[in-house]
Amino acid sequence: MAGGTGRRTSSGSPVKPLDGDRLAALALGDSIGRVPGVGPKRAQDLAKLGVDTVQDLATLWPRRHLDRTTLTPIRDLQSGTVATIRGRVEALNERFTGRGQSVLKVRIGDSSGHVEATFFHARWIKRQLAPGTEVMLSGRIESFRGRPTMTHPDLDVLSSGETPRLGLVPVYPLAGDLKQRFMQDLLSRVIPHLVYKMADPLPESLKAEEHLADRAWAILHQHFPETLEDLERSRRRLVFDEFLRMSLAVLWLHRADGQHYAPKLNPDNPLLRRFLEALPFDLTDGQKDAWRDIRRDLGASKPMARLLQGDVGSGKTMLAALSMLTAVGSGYQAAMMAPTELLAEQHALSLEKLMEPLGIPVLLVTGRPGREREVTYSRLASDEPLIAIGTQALVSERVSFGRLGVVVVDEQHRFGVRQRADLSQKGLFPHMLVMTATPIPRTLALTVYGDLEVSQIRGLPPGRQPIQTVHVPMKERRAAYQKVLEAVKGGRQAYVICPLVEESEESQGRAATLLAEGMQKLPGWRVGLIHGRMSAQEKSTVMEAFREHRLDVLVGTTILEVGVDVPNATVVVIEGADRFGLAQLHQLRGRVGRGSHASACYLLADPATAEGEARIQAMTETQDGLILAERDLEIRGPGEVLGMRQHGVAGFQLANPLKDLALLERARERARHILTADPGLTHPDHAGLKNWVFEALEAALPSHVLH
Ligand SMILES: Nc1ncnc2c1ncn2[C@@H]1O[C@H](COP(=O)(O)OP(=O)(O)OP(=O)(O)O)[C@@H](O)[C@H]1O
Repeated sequence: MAGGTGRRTSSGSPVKPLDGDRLAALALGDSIGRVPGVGPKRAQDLAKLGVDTVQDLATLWPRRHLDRTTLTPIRDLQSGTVATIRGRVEALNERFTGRGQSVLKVRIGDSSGHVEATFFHARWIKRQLAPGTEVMLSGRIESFRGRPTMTHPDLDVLSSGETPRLGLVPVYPLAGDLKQRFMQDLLSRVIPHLVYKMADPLPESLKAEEHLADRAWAILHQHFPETLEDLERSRRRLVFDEFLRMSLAVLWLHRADGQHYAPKLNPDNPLLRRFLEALPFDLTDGQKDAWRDIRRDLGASKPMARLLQGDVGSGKTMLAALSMLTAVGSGYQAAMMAPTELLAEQHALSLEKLMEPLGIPVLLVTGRPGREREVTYSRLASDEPLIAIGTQALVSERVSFGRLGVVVVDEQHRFGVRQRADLSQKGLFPHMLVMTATPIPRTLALTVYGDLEVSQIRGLPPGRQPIQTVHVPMKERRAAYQKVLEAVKGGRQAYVICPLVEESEESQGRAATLLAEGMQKLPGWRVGLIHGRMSAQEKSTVMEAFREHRLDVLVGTTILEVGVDVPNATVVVIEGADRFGLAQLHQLRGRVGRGSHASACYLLADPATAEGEARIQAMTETQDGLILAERDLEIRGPGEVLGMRQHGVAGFQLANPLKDLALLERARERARHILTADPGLTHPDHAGLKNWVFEALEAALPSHVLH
C-alpha cells in the first residue's frame, strides 16, 4: 500500500523516495512538518484537520473505506449492488438545471461494455475527465432503461501507467489544497512506523478478558485493513478505548459529588402557584410527569442532575421556567445556558414575558463588554433572586453568583460536563437540569454525564396539527414558493432554509444572502435574512422583526435549527433537503407546527444518493423524533463500512453510541471496577490509563478541576 518510488501524486508534486530511516527516526511529538514530503503549506492544511504532530496522524481516522477488493467487468454489473469498475472516459455531456447547477453525465467503457455515471455540481470533476482518461468508479449500480448507471460514484482518476489502489482503500477528510492521494500516501508511509511507538494504556489482563486487539494493531488496521473482519475487530478495540476513556474521565470528575449539597427549594412557593394559575393552558400529562420528578429533586439537598428529553416543541422550556421559578420563589437565583447567543436572546424574550407579571427580573448575560454588563455582573454576585440567561459566558471566570439555586442547560446535542465542572470549581453545586430534544439512551447519558437521571416529556401540547411534509422535486420548486405566498397572504409566516454547501456555515450564508436578495425583489414580500456570520446585534434585530411579524419570510441557514419559537410561522421550505442529516431536518421542521394553525414543510431536493432519498422518505412518513432517530441508524446502517461516519458526539469519533451500546456498557462497567479498586489510578498497570484520562479531561476542562 506504500507509495512507489519517484511517482507523481494526483496533485502533480513528486513523492519523495521512501526514506525508511528518516521515518523511523521521527518521534511521536515531532511537528508534522518534519515528515518528508510535508512542506509548510501542507503542514498548515493538516493543522486544519487537527494534525500538528506526527502522533496526531494516528487518530486522523479515514471517513470510510472504498471496497476495491474486486473489479467488476461492466457487462457483469448488477442493479442494486455496489461495485467497482475500471475503464476509460468515452463521452461527456453537461447540462444545467434552471438554477444554473451543472449535471454531468459521463460514459465510461471497458472491453466488455459501457456505463453512464452522473455527477452533480460537477465542474471540478469535468476538468479531470477528458475523453480517454482512465478512471476507477465505485458506487451503487442502478438501472435506467435496462442500462447500468451510477449516481455520484467515488471517482479515482488514474494517471498514465499508474497501478490503482486495490483492496479496502481509506478515504481521509481533506482541508485546504490537500488531495486524497497525497493523504493516502502520507498515512501509508507514516502509520506503520508510528503505531509501534505508541503505548497501549490497557492492562494486558483487561485486553485478554475483553478479547480486545492490541492498540497498535487496531490503529494500523483502522487505516489499512486487509479484510472487513480486520476493520471491524480494529474498530471494536478503538471504540472500547473511546468509551473507557470517557467513562473514566466522567467518573473521575464526580468522585466527590456525594459530599456536596444544594439548597432545599420549595416547589410549592406562592410565586410558582400564582404562575401556574395564570398560565393560559394546562400542563400536558407528559409535562406533569416530568415535573413530578424535577420538583422532588429540587426539594432535596442532593444536587439535582437530571436530563430532560422531549421531542421538538413538546414544551421543555415551560419546565425550565417552573424549575427556575422554584429557585426564585425560594429566595435563590436561577441561570439558563443556551448554546448560542441568538438562542439565549430568544429564551430571554419569552421568559421575560412570562416573568414580568410576577415582577421577577430576567437578565440577559452576553459576552459583550460595557457598563451594562458590569451592572448585570454585580446583580448576579448579590443575593437578589433573579433569572439570568446567557451562553457559556455565564460560567466564565468573571461571573459569580450570590445565591445560585438552579441551572438549566439547553444543550441540544452539546453535553453539560464542562459547565458542571466550571460551576463546581467556583464552589457552586446548584440543582442542574439539562434539556435535549435528542433521544439519548440511558447508558449513554450515564457515561457522558456521570450520574444523570433521565425524565421524558411524552406527547405534544394539545391542538397541534400534524405538519404536512412534502418532497418537492427541484423542477417543481415554484409550487413550494407558491405555498409560501399563500401562507403569507393568509397572515402567516414562513422560513426558508438554504442548502448546505460544502458543509460550511460560511458558504451556506452566502447562498442564503443570494436567495434572500432574489426574494426581496418580489413585490409584496417582506423578507429577512439571518446567518451565522452576521453580528449578534444584526441577528437579534432580524429575529425580533420576524417575531413581531414585521417580516413575512425569514431566509436563513441551519442557525435556525434550534429553539426558535414563533407560533405564527406555518411553512418551512428546506432547499437541498437531501444533504441535511435526519436529526437536523427534524429540528428544522420543528420550527413550524408550534401553534394551532395547520403547518407544512417542503423538502426541496433531487436526491443525489440513496441515503439522501431515504432520509427524505423517512421525513415524509413520520413526525416522531424517536422513530426518526431509529430510522437514522438504519439508514446509516450497522456495520456501515462504506458510508459516512457519524462524528462529534461527546468526543466519540469511531463510536456510534447508539449502535455500540453493548460495548459502552462493558466499558462503563470496567471503568467503575478500575476506579473502585484503584481510586487514584496509582497502580503501575494504570499509569497509561491515568495519563489518558488526564489528556481527555484537559482537552475538555480547565486543568485546576482535575486535581
Ligand atoms: N401545556 C401546553 N399547552 C399548550 N401549549 C404549550 C404547552 N407547553 C408549552 N406550550 C407552547 O408550545 C410551544 C413550544 O414549547 P417549547 O418552546 O417549550 O418547546 P421545546 O420543547 O422547548 O421545543 P424545542 O425543542 O423546539 O426548543 C411554545 O409556544 C409554548 O408556549
